[in-house]
Amino acid sequence: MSLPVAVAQFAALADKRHNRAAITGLVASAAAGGARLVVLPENSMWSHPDTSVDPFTASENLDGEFTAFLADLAREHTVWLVCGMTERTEALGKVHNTLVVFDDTGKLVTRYRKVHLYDAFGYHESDFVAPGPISEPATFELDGFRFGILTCYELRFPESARRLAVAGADALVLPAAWVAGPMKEDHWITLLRARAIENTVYMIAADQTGPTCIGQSTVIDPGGVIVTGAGPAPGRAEALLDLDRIAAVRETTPSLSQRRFEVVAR
Ligand SMILES: O=C(O)CNC(=O)[C@H](CS)NC(=O)CCC(=O)C(=O)O
Repeated sequence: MSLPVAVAQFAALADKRHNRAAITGLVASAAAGGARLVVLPENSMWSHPDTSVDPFTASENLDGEFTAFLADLAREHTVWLVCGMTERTEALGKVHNTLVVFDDTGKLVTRYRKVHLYDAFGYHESDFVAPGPISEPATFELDGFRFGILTCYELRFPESARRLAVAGADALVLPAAWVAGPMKEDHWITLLRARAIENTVYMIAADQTGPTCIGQSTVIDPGGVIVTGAGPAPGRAEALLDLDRIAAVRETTPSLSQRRFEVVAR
């Protein structure tokens, strides 16, 4: 069984209308190209290259304008969407860095709030983002494939990916805003391939583009083969996921079923 997916990339700004227009164009073209699932970057609703609006003011609830927009888009193009947004929390001044998943009827299937925040490389995401709770592995099912959900910096936490693979994921979706810098493209592709190979899963990673981020949205297959890449500029790339490919890789590389240790929360 096979499933056509697309990764789509652009640079989100503080101007929400700009971001929605970019998303509309990318989803329309991906759907016209036959994609069943379109993965968009982390923080696609709003991003903060300038400090004129603070994240809490920009944030929206899960029944807000942005999710209504995504629901309409999914329904209009009969396509599943995974997208990152800035979600309001109860705690005044703090937001969640949240991924939402819509099915092709516009129903919110699930959401995932980033657990590991990007307090690294001089960034302090936890200054304005509250981490999500440690809960059941975040997954959703589409056309016989089980997808696990991770956000950006969480690519650096192999136990997060492993936990999703153990929960039955065939593929991991990873919306990101991977900040540009020395070695960052190498970290991105190396870690994506490592997570794919060690867990024998597809990695479906959509990243924001420059100047802040690197683009390079990518699909890696369960054997570590780079199936497609979107390069540095705004745009998209498609790939066909194949359950037989996963089974074939797991036949020759049974590391997932041979493991001797469990992943536990700390
Ligand atoms: O702040 C921005 O404008 C864009 N960045 C983001 O939205 C997020 C949270 S700050 N970025 C990451 O998690 C980068 C991870 C990363 O780059 C790594 O792990 O190396």
